[in-house]
Amino acid sequence: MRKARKQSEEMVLICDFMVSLLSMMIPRFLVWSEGVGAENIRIRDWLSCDPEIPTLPKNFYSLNKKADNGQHTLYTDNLYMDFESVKQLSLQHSKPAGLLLQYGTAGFRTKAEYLDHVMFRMGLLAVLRSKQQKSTIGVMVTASHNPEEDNGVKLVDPMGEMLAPAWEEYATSLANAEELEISSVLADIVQKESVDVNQNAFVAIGRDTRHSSEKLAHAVVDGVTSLGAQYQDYGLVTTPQLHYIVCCRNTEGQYGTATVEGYYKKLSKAFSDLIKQNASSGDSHRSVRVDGANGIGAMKLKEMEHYLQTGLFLHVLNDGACGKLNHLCGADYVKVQQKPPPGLDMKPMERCCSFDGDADRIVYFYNDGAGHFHLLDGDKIATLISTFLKELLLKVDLNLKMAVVQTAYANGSSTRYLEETMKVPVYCTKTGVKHLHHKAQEFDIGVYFEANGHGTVLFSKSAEETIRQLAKHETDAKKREAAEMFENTINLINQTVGDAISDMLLIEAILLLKNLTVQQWDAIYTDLPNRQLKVKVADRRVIETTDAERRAVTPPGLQEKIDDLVKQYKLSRAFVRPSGTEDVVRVYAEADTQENADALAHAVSLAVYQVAGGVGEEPKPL
Ligand SMILES: CC(=O)N[C@H]1[C@@H](OP(=O)(O)O)O[C@H](CO)[C@@H](O)[C@@H]1O
Ligand SMILES: [Mg+2]
Repeated sequence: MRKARKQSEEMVLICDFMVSLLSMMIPRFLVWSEGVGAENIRIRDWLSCDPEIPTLPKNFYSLNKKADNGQHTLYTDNLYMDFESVKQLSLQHSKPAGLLLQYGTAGFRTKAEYLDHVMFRMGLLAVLRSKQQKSTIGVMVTASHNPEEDNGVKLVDPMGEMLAPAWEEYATSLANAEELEISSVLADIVQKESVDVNQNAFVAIGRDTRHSSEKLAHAVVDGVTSLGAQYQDYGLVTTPQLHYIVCCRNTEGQYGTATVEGYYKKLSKAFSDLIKQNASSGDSHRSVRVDGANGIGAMKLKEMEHYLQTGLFLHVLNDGACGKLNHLCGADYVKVQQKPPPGLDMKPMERCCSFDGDADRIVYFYNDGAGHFHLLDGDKIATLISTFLKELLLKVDLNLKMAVVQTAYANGSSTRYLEETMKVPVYCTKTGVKHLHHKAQEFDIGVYFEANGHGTVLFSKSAEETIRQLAKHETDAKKREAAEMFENTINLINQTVGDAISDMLLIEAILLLKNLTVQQWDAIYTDLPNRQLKVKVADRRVIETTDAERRAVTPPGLQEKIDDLVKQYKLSRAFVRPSGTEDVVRVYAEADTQENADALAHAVSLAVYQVAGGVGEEPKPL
């Protein structure tokens, strides 16, 4: 015992000497000393096994005093982070043995019962991110379009964007760490990201309407408070509302007031100002039938109606009163099944739309009176919005660079129309809004939409400023009016993330201002018939892709099979990729007729099943 104590004294003295020496030599001492601090956790853990704490040099005294109390403390130069509460509370949020999860396309998603520890740990991570960014960070508890039994969590970065990729990796490490490793994973992040542990942190928390969400949000709160940080629980909010709130908090209100009411007021004012500029003979008393997916969007839209006193009548269905979240309803159901939710009584030519479970996606649809269902998805929305913006650009006579960003799921007709008829450059990125958002930031005006209806428009700071200046100071009345319209449009758009409510209001305003019926909007171009299918395989990671996910590089032989199949049909295209949110491989095919698109999708599914280790029943023809 005596020998061990002596060794520990010597070790700490050596550390102490090195700290003093290196602090003189290394300019970024704080960063380095956090590394030493991380190391100290291990020294302290070892020392704390010894009931008799030795007398130690001054700057380590308090460290060992803490160790005497059994506390987990990370020391930096004069600073420390207390991990004792983390240690205590993590025991109440323990990880199911053997569970491994990954921060995927849109955060963590799985069955709600497996997520308690992940929520606690994302609370911890949000605190570190907040300290590092010196900003409010958001944590949204939702599994979006997934079934009610699932849940998930995504972190929101300071400007309302998705979490930075490097931090996604930390999120995965933290979620998968064993309880005893949590402190060292945190210390590692502090060190790698130069987190100023003495910085205040603030976390904004929101949740969807799932039964499991409230309890899971409490776990996030435990994570946040165990690191001594502050938080505000915004309760039931749509995902885009939380993104908006985070952005408002970090821009000192410049983007808007950081409350749900602030969101309603901002959007309602922009919408009513925009439609007041209606010079066409279009009827301004309009109605839309909204399928709220039995989720948070329906609830929030009803709240918003009170602020939206504009002659837009919203008939909200699937409002959660009796139906189940995302079950036979919602944007994902309508897009993938290519049919309306059962029980939705569509009048001919009536505009209908569906939100998803956390209201960050929207698709429109209608019945043409001859019994045909027509879907207006994210591609049609992107086309409508970019047509409108291009016309505005001409009217204000500004030479701003506009582009549309899509994914491989975009219908081939939409890409062709945008590039060839509208002469707008189109870019393709990997699936997942963060990829589209990132690309769209490269332009003065970046319109991005996933085919499933998730998207928005981004304006560069300088483009926005130029338009706002024109709206104020332009002497030519016509130009100024167009600039005002542009400014109202910018105010109506939630630039932080795709937003079903904001997108719906923008679409309604554009249709009114352009005096377009839903059928005329639909007729801008004709979609190529397409089909999306899912295939179950033992391990979907065997499929690796390239070229914005349009080609499979593994397993060997799969892409060659797909190429051969595609050659057998006209106007055809097909690709496969592992889903980031479900344990499936997704198959997409389009061709000249629906029969051919279905046949191609089925043949490709079979190829996946055979080459990539399909499980369960072989895919059947449609
Ligand atoms: C084909 C498809 O619609 N994929 C969706 C889906 O991702 P997957 O990685 O395909 O599961 O969920 C994502 C999150 O909501 C969304 O961004 C994406 O577009
Ligand atoms: Mg969603």
